[in-house]
Amino acid sequence: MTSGTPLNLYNTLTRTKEPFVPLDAENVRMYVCGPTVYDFAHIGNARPVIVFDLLFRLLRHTYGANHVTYVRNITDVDDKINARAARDFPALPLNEAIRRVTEKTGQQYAADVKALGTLEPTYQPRATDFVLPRPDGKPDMVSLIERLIANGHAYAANGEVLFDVKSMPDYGQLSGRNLEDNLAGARIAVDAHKKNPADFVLWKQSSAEEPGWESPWGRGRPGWHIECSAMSAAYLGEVFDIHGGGLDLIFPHHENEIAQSRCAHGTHEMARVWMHNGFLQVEGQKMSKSLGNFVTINDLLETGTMGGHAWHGDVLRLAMLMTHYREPIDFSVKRLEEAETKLRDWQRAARGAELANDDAPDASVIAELADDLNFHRASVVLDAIAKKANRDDARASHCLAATLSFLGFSLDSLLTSDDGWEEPPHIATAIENRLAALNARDFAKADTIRNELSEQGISLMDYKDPETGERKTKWESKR
Ligand SMILES: Nc1ncnc2c1ncn2[C@@H]1O[C@H](COP(=O)(O)OP(=O)(O)OP(=O)(O)O)[C@@H](O)[C@H]1O
Ligand SMILES: [Zn+2]
Repeated sequence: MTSGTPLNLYNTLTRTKEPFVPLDAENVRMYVCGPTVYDFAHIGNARPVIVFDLLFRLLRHTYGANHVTYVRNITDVDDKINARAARDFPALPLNEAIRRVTEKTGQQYAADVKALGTLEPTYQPRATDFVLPRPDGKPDMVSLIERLIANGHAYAANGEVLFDVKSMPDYGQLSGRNLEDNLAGARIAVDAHKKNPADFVLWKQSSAEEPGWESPWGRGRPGWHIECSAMSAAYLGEVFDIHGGGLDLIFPHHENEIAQSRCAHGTHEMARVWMHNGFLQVEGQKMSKSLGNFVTINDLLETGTMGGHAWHGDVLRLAMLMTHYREPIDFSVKRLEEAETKLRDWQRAARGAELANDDAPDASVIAELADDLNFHRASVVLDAIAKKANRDDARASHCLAATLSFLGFSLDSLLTSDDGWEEPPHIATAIENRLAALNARDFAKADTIRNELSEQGISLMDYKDPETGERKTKWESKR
């Protein structure tokens, strides 16, 4: 069942790269914090989606496709959503307006991430389905909060329920912040009802105009962190293997998830391995909605916002993976162009291979990815396989196709005219003319044609057809 390549993953909690040992190899469990659905996702938001999709694929390869459970939630209750609903649908009752915003944004998100070559997670729960106790008895936010109060880890004050950080002696392990650091930055005056300025909200009151649920603490709505504690427990249990998200989530979101889950369940850990992707940046700054320096996934897929034309989702995927997931990325047109050239070369080299469902990806590529998702080194291996394939090695071509497909790339997205590319007819004609010249032993003419193409960035490779012995020529664009 397992492929045998041991995985090593960097764990934010221990700040080291460690061998990955699942709690249960029959069911490897991963949770990744998903989007808040109030607006188009930007390409910074696409980074964790792509990075953890690659990890999902690697886990499925290693432990078997039916032995991995991947949960990515959808945050559909948030004050940013309320504000957007009121702005976009002022004539509708708020609840109806919110439903419109989250439905539309959720559908857009699903379409965007599909275009990036990602597999659907096993479950994509919505926060609003986990606020109140459920008929199926799965963990929910209100029950978790009640348990935290009963255990002495939370208290009600001023219509809110707050987590009591002092009740957890090792609070702050993930981010390395101790309570004193947090206290120093807090604004005491605003938070007079808190026992401790670092205490965070589990539940807050809703006004008549705000979305709310009837709870033991009156009509209100949950804080952000508690939703992930509820949904991860609902699908993955009290302790699971991997929890992921972007760097910005380490504090306070993940720190607080850990506090809630551990204190509610009485466990000494929530997830074994905590993984965080680096930021996608624009001129050295994190791409973010609040800074206004963002480009949406949809802009890139469908408009000429960057570079004057639309880009295939495969190109965005490769552009994202070319840099190690923990490093920052400066996103640029140049990066997209490099990714496009590279992927097109791989697709050309893999052309013609016919894949069966169980075709295995290349073992060396897997080994590189198993080392904390080292995609860069995996891509060097792919280049070498492509080179072999270009020497008319059908096995290499087949292996390349199987590996590209495992990595989530289509095999022909850049080779069809629909996708904005087709073999320029003049190349085919030039190659024909050159072969004719060679067969007529007119080597001067053949060389002239080769040089002309070379000036256009096209290099030629001659080979003998293994069956007929006939002279043939392949080409590739030079990097
Ligand atoms: N610039 C970025 N680079 C990498 N990951 C990011 C970036 N911005 C957000 N993320 C990640 O995207 C995921 C979805 O986050 P969320 O929907 O909360 O984004 P957001 O908070 O709306 O974005 P923003 O920071 O622009 O307001 C999270 O895992 C977050 O860490
Ligand atoms: Zn979360």
